[in-house]
This record gives sequence, structure tokens and C-alpha cells, in this order.
Amino acid sequence: MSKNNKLAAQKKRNFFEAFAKSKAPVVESSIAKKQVLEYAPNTTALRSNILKEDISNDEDTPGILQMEHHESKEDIDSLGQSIEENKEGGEEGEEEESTDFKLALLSSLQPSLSPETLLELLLTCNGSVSSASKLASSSSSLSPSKKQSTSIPTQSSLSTFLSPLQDPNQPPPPPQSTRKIPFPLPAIPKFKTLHLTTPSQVPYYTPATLHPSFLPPDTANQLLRECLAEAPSFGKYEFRLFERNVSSPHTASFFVKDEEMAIRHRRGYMYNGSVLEDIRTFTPTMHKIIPHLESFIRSQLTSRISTVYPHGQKLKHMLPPQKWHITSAFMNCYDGAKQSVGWHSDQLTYLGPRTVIASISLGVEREFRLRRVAPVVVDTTVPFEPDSSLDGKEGEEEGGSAGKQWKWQSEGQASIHLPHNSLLIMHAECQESWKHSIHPANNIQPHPIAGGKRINITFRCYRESLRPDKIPKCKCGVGCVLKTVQRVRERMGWYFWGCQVGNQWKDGDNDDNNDNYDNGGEGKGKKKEGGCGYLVWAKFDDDGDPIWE
Ligand SMILES: O=C(O)CCC(=O)C(=O)O
Ligand SMILES: [Fe+2]
Repeated sequence: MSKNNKLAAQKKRNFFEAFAKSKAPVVESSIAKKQVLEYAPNTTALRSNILKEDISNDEDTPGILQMEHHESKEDIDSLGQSIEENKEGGEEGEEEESTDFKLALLSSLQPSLSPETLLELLLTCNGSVSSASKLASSSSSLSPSKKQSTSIPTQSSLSTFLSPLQDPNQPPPPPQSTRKIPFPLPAIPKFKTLHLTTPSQVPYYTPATLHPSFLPPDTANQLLRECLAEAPSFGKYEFRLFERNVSSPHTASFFVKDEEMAIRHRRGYMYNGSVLEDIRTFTPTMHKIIPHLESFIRSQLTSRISTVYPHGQKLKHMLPPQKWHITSAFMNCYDGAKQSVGWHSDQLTYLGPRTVIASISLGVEREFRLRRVAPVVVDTTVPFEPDSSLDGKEGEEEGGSAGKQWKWQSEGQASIHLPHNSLLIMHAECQESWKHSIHPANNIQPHPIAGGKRINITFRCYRESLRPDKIPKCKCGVGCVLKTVQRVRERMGWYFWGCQVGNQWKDGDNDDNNDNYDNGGEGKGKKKEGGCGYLVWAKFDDDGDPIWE
């Protein structure tokens, strides 16, 4: 990155940070801080120590969790990651015992377990020795032989620990419904790619769930054929319209449930400063699967709320499960191994906070990656009135109560293979705190119907309360974009409306963590300067509908 670009990026960050720090009520900020500390994974010591462990020595055994280490900066760059190494160190939250100490303690409580297993238990339990010990004691999955072994020769895999070691002559055990999904999720060590090779592993490391063979096979094939018939006329130009103004190497189009909505979309829905013109209506099979998909998602959300989220309650601002419905979908086509999409999170503007996205994959199996970029904050309520005097102000830091920059420790990434006819649910905490990508492949297994193509449909629930005529316009007269604070501790997770123009890309470079798109791949872009700089805090009720002043 050139010096000028670096300065511009720094200036932009300062602007967002100053905005996010401004007008901090001292009393609320301590509450916000507590929330962040409660729900951000506190695994700093664990994480740094774990890097010294040779986790990557695991053998390449199918069906189990595997870790891969990225040796060099080049390796990371080639993956399109934006890991900023100079941001390491510094402020790291609370003091914590070292991993070695915790391992020793856990080992004294569970003397029969191998060091690898103990380490994985600690990871699973976010570094809590007592929880790890309880989990080990309560698990029926440890066969005596495994308990007695001092090391696991082939694979220090969480799944080998947590799944019963199976007699191949016996039927498979029922799904392990009793194993609790941790919240927050454990950190994936920096520079590591954790290959989640079975669907059951996915929710233990990512805010997603994977459901293979979701549709009846004939329906999936029919849907694939319909999508393949649409795909040749998809455009690349649209990526910039949903915050992907890089030559993102795949094609896409936008679908809505009926013509009335298509007309509304063509008129008013803005993506990165433009309206989408190519709006299509759902294909017959999309219509056909929607009732089934909606009821499946609702039941999954209901069960996730009771089993995963704190106090068995839905996250603040999350739509109640029964209200989740499909209004629209992006359909993506990846033609060949090299087509991909870079790191991004999906734009929240019309979806609102804590949105849930249902993603169906068809045709060639490809690798989906997820990486956490900010903690999941449970209560993101903006506790004071939006202050219009902040509008457009390239603010300096304000006063002693101004927030400290959150030193987010870069994490590794999870890799999930999405086969034909799989459903991936990106859950409520996914867009605000994680980024996702489709990784370029070296080679692919051609699909009997799709050849080298992969089709993906991301079904979405647009909110009536966030229609373009309802959301704030900036001083340029354009509808704003909805974003979250990701860098300032006391404002972490708060929402704000901002000018679209400052959100557009041009050729160059970018490293603004507050953006929805990490521009790691080809055709690097840089944020366009200009715009009116409008920023105003966004307030939402418990169910995520906006509260307007
Ligand atoms: O192709 C995929 O699985 C991901 C697509 C995606 O991220 C999107 O449509 O926003
Ligand atoms: Fe996406």
C-alpha cells in the first residue's frame, strides 16, 4: 500500500473511531465494557500459547477436524486475508493464567487424558479449567483405551474426543444433542485454517450451521437446472452494487418474491450508491421450496435460542424466529475453480441488525470460509440520543471518557465445504462479527448437472421497517448504509447510519475494518473520498426494528 493510501485509510479510521468515541456517557460505557468482556472470547493467553503447540502435525484423516498453519505473510495474502500483524500486543484485556498452567491444572483433575485432548477441552471451554474438567467427566465418549493413552498417535481431534469411538458393526450413534455449543465461540488461533470436515463440527467453531442433503434430491436438481438457465445472463458489474466493487471473480443476480417487489427494488434500493436494475422474480422451484425452508429456519432458530444464546433468550435486535420469512435472494454463480468471492460481510441496511441468512449450495462443492473480526456483543443498545452535531464532523477525540481502541487479536479462519444440496445458515451473530468468503480452489470435482459451476442462493429477510423510504438520507440526498462499530471498546457493536458515498470503491487499496468488504483478492479497490460524511447512531427495538426520533 502506498504511503498516501495508508494515510487516507488511517484518516478514515480516525474518523470512524472519533465518531464512535464521541459523546460517551461514563456510566453507560462501563456497562458496555462489561458486556464486551463478558461475551468476547477471553482466550488471549490460550491463543498465544497455542501457537507454540504443533497442532498442525495432525495427520490428514478424513472425517475429523484438521488444522492448517499458514507459514508466511505471502501465504496469508494469497488467501485474501487482511491480518494486520502490527496490531498485535498492547492492551489485551484481563490478566489470565497461562495455558501451560491451565493444562497442568486440568491434567491433575483428569490425569488419564492426553495433553492434546486436554488442550482441545480447554479450547472448547474458552479456557475454563472447571468447565473443561466437567465436560471431560460428563462425556461418555472416552473409551477406556483412549482415557489411558498418554497421547493420540494420529489425530488430536476434537471430534475423536467428542464422538464415541465407533464399532463399525454398530449403527451410528444418535446426534450428540447434549453437547453444548459454546457462546462465545472459541478463538481459532491466528494463521490457522481449521478444516471442519463434518457438519456437526460447524457450530462449535463458527456462527453457522450446515445441513447437508437439505432438499429432496429431485427438487435440488430441478432448482439447479433453473438456476443454471438464469446464470448466463448474470453480470459481474453487480458486485459493486452490493459492496463488492472489486472485480470479484464470479457473477450474480438479485431475486425477489414478486413483480411488485421487483418494481420497488428497481426504484429505491441502493447498493453502494446505485440501484440494482437486474431484479428477477423467484423461479418456480424457489417458490416451491420457500415454505419448507422458512419453517426449517424458524425451528432451527428456536432451538438455537434455547440451547446456545445466553439465558436461553434471543439476541437483542434479532427478529423473533416465527417472523423470519423470505423476501429476496442473491444468486451467485462460480464458473470454474478460480471464481471466488473475497472476505466480506453482507450489507445490513435493509436486513437490519442480527439478520439470519439461509444459503443453499448447488452443483460443484466449494470451500466457504469464516473468520471472526470483532467480538459478539450481546447488548448493542445505543443508550443515548443520536447527536446531530456530530453529522459530518471529522471529529477529534473527545474528553476523558472517550473509548479506547479495541485491540482485536486477529484470529484464524474456519473452512467448510459446501456440497450440492447443502443448506448453510448464517446465524444472527454472523454479519456483525464475522466475515465470510468463497475460497479459490486448485481443482474441483465436476458435477453431473452443473459441470464446473457452483450455484449459491442466499435467501434473505428484508424488513418492511427498513424500506428505502424509511431509512435516513444523508446530506447527499442518498439513503444511508447501516454499519456497526468494530474497533472502539465502549461502543462495540453499536449501529450507525452513514453516507453511501464514503462507502464506494475505486481502484487502489483498502484496510478499513469497518467496511463490509475486505479487498484481499484481485482488482484491489480503495474507498472513494468525498461524500458528506453523515453519521448518526442507529437505534433499534428488541426485535431489531428501527426507532426513529
Ligand atoms: O457463495 C456463497 O456461498 C456466498 C455468497 C455470499 O457471500 C453472498 O451472496 O453474499
Ligand atoms: Fe455474503
